[in-house]
Amino acid sequence: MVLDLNTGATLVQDRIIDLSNEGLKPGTNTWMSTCQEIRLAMEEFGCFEGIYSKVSVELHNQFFGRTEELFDLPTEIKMKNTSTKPYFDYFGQYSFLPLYESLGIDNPTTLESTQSFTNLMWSFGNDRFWVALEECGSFVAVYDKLSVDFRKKVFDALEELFDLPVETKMKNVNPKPAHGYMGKISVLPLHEGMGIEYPTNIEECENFTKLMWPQGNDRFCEIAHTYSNIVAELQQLVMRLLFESYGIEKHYENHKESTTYLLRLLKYSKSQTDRTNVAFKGHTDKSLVSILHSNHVKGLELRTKDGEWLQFEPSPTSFVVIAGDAVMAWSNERIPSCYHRVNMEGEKVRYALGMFAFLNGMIQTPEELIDDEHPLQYKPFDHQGLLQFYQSSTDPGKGDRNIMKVYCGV
Ligand SMILES: O=C(O)CCC(=O)C(=O)O
Ligand SMILES: [Fe+2]
Repeated sequence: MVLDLNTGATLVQDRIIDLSNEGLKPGTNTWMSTCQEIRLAMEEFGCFEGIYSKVSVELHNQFFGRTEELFDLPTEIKMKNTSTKPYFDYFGQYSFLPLYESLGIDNPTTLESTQSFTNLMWSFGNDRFWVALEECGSFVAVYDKLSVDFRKKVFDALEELFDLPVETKMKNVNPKPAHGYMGKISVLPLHEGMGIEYPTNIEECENFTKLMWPQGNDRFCEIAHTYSNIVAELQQLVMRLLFESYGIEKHYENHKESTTYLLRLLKYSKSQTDRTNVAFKGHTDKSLVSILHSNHVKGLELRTKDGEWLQFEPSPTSFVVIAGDAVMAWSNERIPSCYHRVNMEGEKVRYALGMFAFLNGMIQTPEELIDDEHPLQYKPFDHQGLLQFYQSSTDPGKGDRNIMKVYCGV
């Protein structure tokens, strides 16, 4: 059956050629007849549909799964796929072809090319990020899922929130340590913070919003919920890549299921003097990891393992991923928790958002991370128990000590 291609007909039986036939060996009849079929199809239609089972269903599914993830990467990362050759690079975001996007790997049969493409795209799957995390307990993730417009709405919403009367803000109570309103206490006069627990759930955002604006504020609720889900996705991506880099991806789904979040909305007032003011003193977070994002005002400083302070340069697409004490213990001290602080100088108000990830249930170091070089350092521990323990400790230097050793050290 041959159909006229000019009529626009699509499936033509004659153009399906089975190339996965076991008997397809030079010199055989099958070989000879397949030669004929290919020649006919090529001469007549210039194309054919080949059946080829060497790409297993599993490989097919894995590859398409990964491809989806690839195209979900931020545009600025995909744009790193450049080439001097036309059509070998990233092509997309054109107004005249709004539905189309493509990426190119030159020389894809060499492992070197596919590896360098992968490193370019998943730069935080790239070893240097894990080196940064293992060396300093933090890294900066470039993540462009907040549009310019949405990001402006986020920071406007923070301003609106903190402009509410103190009595209203104080309604944000939570029995868990550092989960509710904390305002301008004497030791931290520039700092104010509020918390939304489980902010990826719309109901929790609604409850918080109702508490702050009894007359309603749908816009705030929507912004807090959307922001939380975007950053939760980033946190999950980071953890998944971390699990893969340790070869323990089989534990990832369970881990993800037990992750919960606390969103803290933060304001740092301008300092009253010319001196640099400590707006949040040095500490490690008690979270698993924390993801910090701020407006354009500098202030966050991270301490390296050599004791040097690095000042974080805010940008609309930069998020600081900070390892907390819980991931330090979980990783059997492969990852140190990051000691950080906020210093304010100058005239500007700093707004920031901290997304803190916690785990439900007992946290236990995976067996795979225990060996002769890394004998087990911490007993299984309860995350909320850690917060309670930290809060009730009367040790004045507790912020500078490895509280984990005291709480659950082996
Ligand atoms: O404001 C920041 O960027 C950091 C806040 C912080 O370290 C915290 O809330 O634990
Ligand atoms: Fe912190």
